Amino acid sequence: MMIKIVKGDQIKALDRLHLSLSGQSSIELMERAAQSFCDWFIPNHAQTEVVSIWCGAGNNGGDGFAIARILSRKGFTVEVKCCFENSTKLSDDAQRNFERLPEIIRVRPLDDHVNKSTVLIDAFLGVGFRGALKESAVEIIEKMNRHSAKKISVDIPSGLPSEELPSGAVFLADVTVSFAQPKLSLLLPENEAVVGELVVLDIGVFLEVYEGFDTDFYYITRKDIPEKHHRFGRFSHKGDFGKVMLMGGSLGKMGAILLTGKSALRTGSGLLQLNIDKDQNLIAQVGLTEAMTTVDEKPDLSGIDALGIGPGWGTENRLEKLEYVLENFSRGIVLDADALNLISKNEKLLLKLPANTILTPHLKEFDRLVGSSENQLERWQKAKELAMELRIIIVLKGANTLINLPDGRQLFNSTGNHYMATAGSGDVLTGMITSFLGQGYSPENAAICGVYHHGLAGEIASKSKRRGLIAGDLIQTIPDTYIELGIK
Ligand SMILES: NC(=O)C1=CN([C@@H]2O[C@H](COP(=O)(O)OP(=O)(O)OC[C@H]3O[C@@H](n4cnc5c(N)ncnc54)[C@H](O)[C@@H]3O)[C@@H](O)[C@H]2O)[C@H](O)CC1
Ligand SMILES: [K+]
Repeated sequence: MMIKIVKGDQIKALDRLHLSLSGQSSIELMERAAQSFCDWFIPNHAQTEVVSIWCGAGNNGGDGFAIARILSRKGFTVEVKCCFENSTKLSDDAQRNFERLPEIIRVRPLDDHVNKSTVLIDAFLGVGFRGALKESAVEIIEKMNRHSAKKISVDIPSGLPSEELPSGAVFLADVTVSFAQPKLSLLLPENEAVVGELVVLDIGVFLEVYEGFDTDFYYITRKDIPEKHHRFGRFSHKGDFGKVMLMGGSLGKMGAILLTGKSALRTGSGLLQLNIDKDQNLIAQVGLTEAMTTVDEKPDLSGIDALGIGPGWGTENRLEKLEYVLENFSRGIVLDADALNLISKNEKLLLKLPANTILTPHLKEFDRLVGSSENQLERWQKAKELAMELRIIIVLKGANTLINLPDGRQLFNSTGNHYMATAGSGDVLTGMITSFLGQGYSPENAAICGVYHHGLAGEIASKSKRRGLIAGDLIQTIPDTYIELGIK
């Protein structure tokens, strides 16, 4: 069961349902949220830091008071800034956590100045923010933004609506730590400068409670992955791991298809055939010893379990071959890069795509396919409609890659980071998804596992490589993703 991305105004109802099912009280849920925040915060910050927590009058502020108490008890120097008038009535749970603040914490009223801090925590407005910001709230947000401290938002940056772009003043976070599920607006690339790095923390909300909420947006997390993997046994042989054919590469771009090929092998493919241009055969054979090569214009597709087409292929003189493949193979196809560019130039090919074909465009390739969009929300909508209309899977690549399924569901990935924005990263993904298809995974599961493991490989590899990460590092790290998830 996958986490759904419910709307900001549904979260109260979601909480209520969780509380009635779990028997937990609302203050316990708030404590769990605050504790999760601190469990993330403490290992990432030294106890010498001075933390200033700006708290509103609602439950977002309540989280802030609870965080203040926990951090103070852990040895941090904490100051609380009240972002409300003395006469304001706090929400019940905020009031209780306000009263539980230890005496050592300095509590500053609205009109008081704040001491210099090294970390500023924004617990002013959460998902309860509605309509246009009051003038006093604009002032508070601007004051917070002027601080030179590292800025961390609790649940959502103050002033940012849950599903859209900000319409006025908004807190500019370096990191946003969101509870239970990312709010949709946190996933919009247009909000990157507002949200900063995104961290989503499990606060123990029962997965069952999401069932009753109507949304097509889902969030893929670690819990979802192991059950999607096939188990292989003692008597499995290389045929069981699938025979994959990859078509791509051209003069000067053989690296792309070699990356895809290596990636498929590291993902677990048993047999790999590269279908390449005759004059590039030597490069392919030397570049990837484990692969067989063929150079036919109309290759023998019998016995092939999955086909990946496009990396480094070029679009010159490829149309006939792509048509041939689409007409003669329907077991499992991934189309990437130049295969997508060919379709953009020859739209009638769209109608020839076998059901469940997987397309892996990045934003520019997607725009070339369907025309440009005003913003990301419009692009997500177009991707959903196209996937439903053609009964295909569209993997829209980017930070939080979005998998659009033929039934209208849209799944956001939770792994990966900006270090993966490097040449050949997409070629690696194509190899991974094609490999899973070849191993007999359903197209949906192949896309999910491919995207999740690809991002996880990026996370693991970037721990030591940072901005020096290259696509080959991702490939080398694929086996570590299985170890990390405990998959044999
Ligand atoms: N399951 C969870 O995710 C949990 C989340 N928690 C936290 O609770 C907040 C939501 O709390 P809520 O009380 O509903 O609302 P807020 O605190 O976000 O906001 C209310 C606060 O904001 C003021 N306000 C509203 N609109 C405006 C405006 N236009 N201008 C100025 N001020 C405005 C309003 O007056 C109130 O004072 C969620 O984000 C999480 O942080 C729970 O702790 C646990 C479960
Ligand atoms: K906030």
